[in-house]
Amino acid sequence: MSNAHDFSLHDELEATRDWVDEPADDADLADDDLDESVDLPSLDEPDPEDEPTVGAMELAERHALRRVASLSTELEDITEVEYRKLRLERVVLVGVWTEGSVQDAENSLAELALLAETAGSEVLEAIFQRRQSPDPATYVGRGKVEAIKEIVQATGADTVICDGELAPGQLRNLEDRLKVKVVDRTALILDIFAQHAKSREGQAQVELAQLNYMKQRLRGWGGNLSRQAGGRVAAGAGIGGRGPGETKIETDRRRINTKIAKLRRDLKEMKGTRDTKRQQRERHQIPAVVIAGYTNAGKSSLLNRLTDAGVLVEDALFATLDPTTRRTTTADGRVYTMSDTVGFVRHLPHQLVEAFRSTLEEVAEADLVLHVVDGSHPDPEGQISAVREVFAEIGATEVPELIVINKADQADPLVLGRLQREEPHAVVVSAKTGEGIREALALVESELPRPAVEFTALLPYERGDLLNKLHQHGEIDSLEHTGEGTVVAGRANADLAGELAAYAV
Ligand SMILES: Nc1nc2c(ncn2[C@@H]2O[C@H](COP(=O)(O)OP(=O)(O)OP(=O)(O)O)[C@@H](O)[C@H]2O)c(=O)[nH]1
Ligand SMILES: [Mg+2]
Repeated sequence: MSNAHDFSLHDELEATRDWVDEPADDADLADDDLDESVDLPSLDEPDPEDEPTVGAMELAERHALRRVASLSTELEDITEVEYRKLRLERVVLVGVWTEGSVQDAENSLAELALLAETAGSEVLEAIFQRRQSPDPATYVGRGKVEAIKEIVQATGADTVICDGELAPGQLRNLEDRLKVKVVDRTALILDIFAQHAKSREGQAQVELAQLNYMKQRLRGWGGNLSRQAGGRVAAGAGIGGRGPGETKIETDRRRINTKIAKLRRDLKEMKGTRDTKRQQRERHQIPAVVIAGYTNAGKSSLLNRLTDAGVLVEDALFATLDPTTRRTTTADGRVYTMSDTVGFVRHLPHQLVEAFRSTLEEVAEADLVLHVVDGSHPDPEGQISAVREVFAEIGATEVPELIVINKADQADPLVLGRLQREEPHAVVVSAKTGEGIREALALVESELPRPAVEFTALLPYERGDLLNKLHQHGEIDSLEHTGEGTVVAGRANADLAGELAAYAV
């Protein structure tokens, strides 16, 4: 994990520690009506990029990418979008610390900083305020808005990112007062997902989540249209489809709803294809192992180690958004699959859990979850519980779980020991050095479901195909070549046992 944040959390902490709770008398703010006209980001069809490409090519491409202002909720004019794109790069982070220790608050902001960097921003400052709860009108206390404005001006920041999900009114009030763009954690994560999604399905899922997020945050247009080219539009002379008395916001909402409906249909179709593939696997009763865990824990690295898969590994959050499934075999030749999944994060926006539900369902249907945790992270336990929260949300709590404590090479041995005590069913590995990988594989193999039916059969030599299947999908306890054929005993799944029945002895 990159620790190269050049902002000084500690200094800021000192500077902000004396901020105290303020009374939340905000009626005047809530009624603030500085609405502006809303333009949607382009709703054009995404260029359907069929299959995800992995490996070096993709890495190179990604590094060449600049961020796009896919979340612009108010500007459509291309020059304005370009402007915004540039401006999202110098940011001030703002958090409200309501519970837990100072360390927790710092970790949360450090993570927000990583997220912001992942999105392509440069973090200038990170500050947080101690409060009982966020201010309903301005998130931080109202008195602190001025202080933040000073920091924004002093640092030359163009964007403020708040560490939480802000109500539409809070966003608007803050923007109006700070005079710079304000983004919340949810929008930031959605934006990162949008930058990283590769497959058609991944892109559609993210777009759906973005539209749902935006739908709640459309700004009705009031008098203040001077910044927009759309003064004409406001006067009702704009691009067609606007009936008398219909406001822009209604048209936008309608466009969003149409688009959402279409995305839902498309996604259903795509899910159908994936279900068919999964059913094929199920019919052959191929055990499925899923690698899940907090973002940047080393899931893709582990999949590479365990299966030589060649999946994109990057020191960035959410490098993987499209699940990669690999077929692999146990030491004794049994076939099973191992899949990578999208990383989890604390307060994963609900829209995203919803959007990725079909992808995450794979976790719920797995035979075994390898829950990877970064042993070198300052708060691995926090990551474990954040991931388990998502497991609960997607109904995956029943799936057997093996904790894989990764990055042993750079973790504190004391922390590794503590984690092993807290999580008895765990294995310590380093996907980087290969340490512990053999033990992890052995554990995985021992945890794979065993075929249900015991059998003993005498297979004639011309049924080499059946013997082959047994090697791949069954478990062979004994095998003896005799004059009449091969005598095998072991276990097989119901299908295969059915085929063997004719030769049972
Ligand atoms: N030192 C060390 N670094 C590791 C280890 N495993 C992974 N990393 C690094 O951690 C970073 C993240 O690894 P990934 O495998 O992409 O992590 P991930 O969990 O798939 O991340 P997302 O897909 O972004 O959620 C990369 O820079 C890896 O090189 C390890 O065992 N030791
Ligand atoms: Mg990954």
